[in-house]
Amino acid sequence: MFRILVSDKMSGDGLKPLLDAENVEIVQQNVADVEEQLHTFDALLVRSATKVTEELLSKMSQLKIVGRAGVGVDNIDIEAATKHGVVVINAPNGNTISTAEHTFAMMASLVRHIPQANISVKSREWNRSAFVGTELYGKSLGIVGFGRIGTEIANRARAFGMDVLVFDPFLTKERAIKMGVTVCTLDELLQTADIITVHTPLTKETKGILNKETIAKTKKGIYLLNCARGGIIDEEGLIYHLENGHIAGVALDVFEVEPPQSSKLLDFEQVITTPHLGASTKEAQLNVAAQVSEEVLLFLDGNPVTSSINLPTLSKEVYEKIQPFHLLAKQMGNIVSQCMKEPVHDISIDFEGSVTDLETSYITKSLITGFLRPRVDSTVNEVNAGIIAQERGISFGEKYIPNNSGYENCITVKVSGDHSAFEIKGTYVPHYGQRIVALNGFDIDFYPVGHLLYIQHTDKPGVIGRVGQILGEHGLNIATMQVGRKNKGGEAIMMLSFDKQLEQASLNELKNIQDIVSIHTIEL
Ligand SMILES: NC(=O)c1ccc[n+]([C@@H]2O[C@H](COP(=O)([O-])OP(=O)(O)OC[C@H]3O[C@@H](n4cnc5c(N)ncnc54)[C@H](O)[C@@H]3O)[C@@H](O)[C@H]2O)c1
Ligand SMILES: O=C(O)CC[C@@H](O)C(=O)O
Repeated sequence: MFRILVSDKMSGDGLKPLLDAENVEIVQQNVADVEEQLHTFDALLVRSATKVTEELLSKMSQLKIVGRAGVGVDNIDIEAATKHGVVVINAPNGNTISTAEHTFAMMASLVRHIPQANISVKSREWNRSAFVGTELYGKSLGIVGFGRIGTEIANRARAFGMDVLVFDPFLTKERAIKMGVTVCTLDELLQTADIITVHTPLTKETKGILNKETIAKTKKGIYLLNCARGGIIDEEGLIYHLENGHIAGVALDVFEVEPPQSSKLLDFEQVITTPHLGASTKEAQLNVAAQVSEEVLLFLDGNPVTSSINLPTLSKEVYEKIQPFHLLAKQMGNIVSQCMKEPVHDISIDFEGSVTDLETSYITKSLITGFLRPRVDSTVNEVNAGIIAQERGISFGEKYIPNNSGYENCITVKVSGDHSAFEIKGTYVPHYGQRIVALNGFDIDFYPVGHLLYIQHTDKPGVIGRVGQILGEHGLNIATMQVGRKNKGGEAIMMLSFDKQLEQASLNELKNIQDIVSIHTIEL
């Protein structure tokens, strides 16, 4: 049974997949009201009100996934979630149309002074001359950030007969042409636009992208809108240019501090506002809650997620192709870790053959997870493996090499430690399974599961027999056995598998056999 905490208010219909699921218990309460139970939840669903901080994550020791019912994840400490091995997902498309429509409604209201006129009429005034507006038709609309919402705004603006200028450093020319918008630099947009609306995420680069200096470059009488994130337009800069009469009007759905109780912006007649309502429609709330609910359920049932912020996102179809290699890589990492009982500083992973057609970064993360598990603890997973490796001074990298192994696909892992190095090769054979096909240059072939014993020895008569004898005396049945050697009478290896874990007494006796160089038990 999975326990899911829904901390912010969400559409009941949207949560239906979770409410209907048999293996799930849902608690719809704010995090602050379930302080004692925080350690019992497997998943946390939030909108923008709940702040998912390092402190909260530390208290939620069972947490596996945070689902953000919306786009912006600035209320979630992604770095901390990643460190805690918690997957963060969002619902990127569900509220696009609602937010675009809200922005457009704000724009129309702004240039026609609708909120101010509404207050005036309700105050029993009839002051038509005070509210003379401006047409949108024929005006230049500058859009900063041309993603999902920016694109929808452009479609609507073109339908209103507006020229659309776009600034987005990540926008390709082909897409701009297809969308019928003019791509320009930020300066060109500032100097040409009659109305500017921002639709970027709040990042180091976009924080204050419109500020005292950049707003000064805009036309006198400019209209500015922010329905994205508070802070993208610097509020002090806005106040400065509202006071000096440069700005004709501002529409804000979002603020640097929400609610903006003490903001001076609220005192300006030319500033119209809404309380972060962009996504507040029945449709958007249904969409985003349903999207995260379905995704969280899939994840808890062991499926890949499609909109993760801190994991490579994979479709189910792609995941099914990757899954055998994901498992193979985890087993390989685990084997090396158990055989190399020393500090390790580098892990290099070579992919060859058909596996290179897949998203190998996911396979690499699985390998690092498998390697770290015996050294760290079970909290390491694909989300935090990279960070944990880095913290422990272990570098890792992957590359694709020509397919010379003789296998249709092959993964080779070379691990460098303080005193030695280890190399392992694995392959996946459909309908046959994962196989380890080489260890430290010895050709071998074994299935990486269960209780294994890896022995390095000298290739001499009687060694294998002695091993079998000691194991028999301890009542240990050898399930499978593989041997490998490079030269007659030289170094050799054995890989044995058992139905149960070996006890220390049998290992001690095996270690005493002359010509045995080393022994490692491996538990997979
Ligand atoms: N008011 C609301 O209720 C509400 C609702 C939904 C989304 N939002 C916010 O709207 C914003 C846009 O959402 P979206 O779904 O369109 O996101 P998106 O990721 O689809 O688009 C963001 C765009 O910004 C561009 N960008 C990034 N850095 C930039 C920079 N330095 N300069 C210019 N462009 C840059 C990206 O290339 C991308 O095209 C986000 O901040 C989101 O949180 C607000
Ligand atoms: O939850 C909300 O209503 C706000 C959502 C919005 O800001 C978002 O980024 O998706």
